[in-house]
Amino acid sequence: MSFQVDNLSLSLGSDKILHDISFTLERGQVTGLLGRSGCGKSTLAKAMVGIHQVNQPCLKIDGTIFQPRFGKTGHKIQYMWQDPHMALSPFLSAVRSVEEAMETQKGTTKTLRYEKAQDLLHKVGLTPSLMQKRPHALSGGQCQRIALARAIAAQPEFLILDEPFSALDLVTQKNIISLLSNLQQLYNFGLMIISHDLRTLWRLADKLILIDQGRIIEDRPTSDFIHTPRHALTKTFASFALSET
Ligand SMILES: Nc1ncnc2c1ncn2[C@@H]1O[C@H](COP(=O)(O)OP(=O)(O)OP(=O)(O)O)[C@@H](O)[C@H]1O
Repeated sequence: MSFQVDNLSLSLGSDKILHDISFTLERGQVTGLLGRSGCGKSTLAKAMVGIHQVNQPCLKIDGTIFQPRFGKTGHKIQYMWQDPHMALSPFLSAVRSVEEAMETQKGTTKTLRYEKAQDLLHKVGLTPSLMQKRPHALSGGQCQRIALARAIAAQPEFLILDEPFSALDLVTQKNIISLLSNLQQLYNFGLMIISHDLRTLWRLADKLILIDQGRIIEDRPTSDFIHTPRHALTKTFASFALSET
């Protein structure tokens, strides 16, 4: 199964933010989307999930055009917000938040959903006492991990994570990267991870896409992207990542 973005352009107010963006996400693959701050990464993700409306028919699943409606297409495409508090209801405990994402799934019972929610929260490193807390009583990194568990609980076909590691310390970051890799292999969803830090992406991603000023300037397998970069900006990203390892 593939998710194609075909010549997507988008203006917000009077500013054109995205210009003729085309690429494909494949189920079972990890794609890293990177670029400098303000280049349009989050805007692109929000257009892909229907938070920003696109007028042209430029989104396709397996070649069939679809108009995403945020929430309604949630079972197929999950988006994890850059600000984790945006992903979570302030009224629900961590475990209820994850449970809620499974409510429309057939063949589950309340007990099963509760057990699965606890298991997913345990996998993202949340202790039992934190599972009962609501977002206001949790840190940004803890909310980020709950949002990740919630997104995975919805059994998406494609999962888009916007800066999922930004509020995590290095040890938790490393744990979550290996957890994501395991979960992605287990559930076989297509994963797109947005970041401006190539070091967090290159071990996880099968391919990398670089955006600059709302345009794709490189879209290549990770190894080619790092070792034989074509564009000057790709070279800068690659050399910085290589020098830091
Ligand atoms: N709702 C909006 N209305 C108008 N302009 C917007 C809106 N949201 C974002 N922009 C502008 O669109 C451009 C791209 O923003 P976006 O958030 O997509 O960048 P980004 O690459 O995700 O940046 P960062 O890495 O800093 O999160 C920026 O110039 C931003 O000011």
